[in-house]
Amino acid sequence: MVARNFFIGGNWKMNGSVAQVKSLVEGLNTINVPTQTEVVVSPPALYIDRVRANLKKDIGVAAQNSYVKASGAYTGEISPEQLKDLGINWVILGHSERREYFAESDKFVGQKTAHALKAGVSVIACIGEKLEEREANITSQVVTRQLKGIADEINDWTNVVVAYEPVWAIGTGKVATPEQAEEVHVTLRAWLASNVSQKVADSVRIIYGGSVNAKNAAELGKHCNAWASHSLTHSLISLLFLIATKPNIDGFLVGGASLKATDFNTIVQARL
Ligand SMILES: O=C(CO)COP(=O)(O)O
Repeated sequence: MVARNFFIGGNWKMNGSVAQVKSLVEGLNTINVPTQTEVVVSPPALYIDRVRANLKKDIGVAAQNSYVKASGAYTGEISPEQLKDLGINWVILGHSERREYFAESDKFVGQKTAHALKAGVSVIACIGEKLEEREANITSQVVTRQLKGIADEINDWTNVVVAYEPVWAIGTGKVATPEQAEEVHVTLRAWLASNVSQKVADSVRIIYGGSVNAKNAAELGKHCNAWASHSLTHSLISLLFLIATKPNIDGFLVGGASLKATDFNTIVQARL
């Protein structure tokens, strides 16, 4: 079994101003990144250069999107080659907001993933079902179809982190139960084992996103010792603690809670 380092991503989405970004970066610079945990934040493209220039180097920086060409007449797009030029080594691709509002298909997400990897940019590849798909019991079909869109375009998964983000859990406060998340992660690993390789299934990190917040993480800190002595009722045990201890969940992709350095730090420290 391959040991997989924990991964915590902060997706700032289309939030922030010059002043807010400055203060967030100052806060992030006080974070102690635990060994065996990788931390990457993803500012809007406009601020990415100043974030990379001012952020401590043990926190990575990701773009929120990139295109399938290196350069040319593609107004409004940015290329992974340009990201590399700025020292940006990560990109989030296939986020449900891009799939939904910008009509990005599984194939296009796969092509963008392939191009980013070719340019040397690592990819946080997002997949996840909508509420109506979960209710129709087609979660597995949806997430494996989205994963196949990526698998069809790439050969090497070394620099890919898969983010399972159920759309119904994003920004809604409705976090998936650890069991719901774990079940999907197990499905994804099984699909990778059958359709890519056992090695990739064992080594690729699969993180969870959707209403992960510091409140859960704070409870985690409070109760983890009591957990060890088994003296705690189940309801008191932090959701995040449970998620963090599920064997197939290798970290989190955090939206709203990544905009406050103190909250984000609590989540970064969540793994016991
Ligand atoms: O979409 C997300 C991260 O990419 C999750 O967002 P929230 O944490 O705000 O639910």
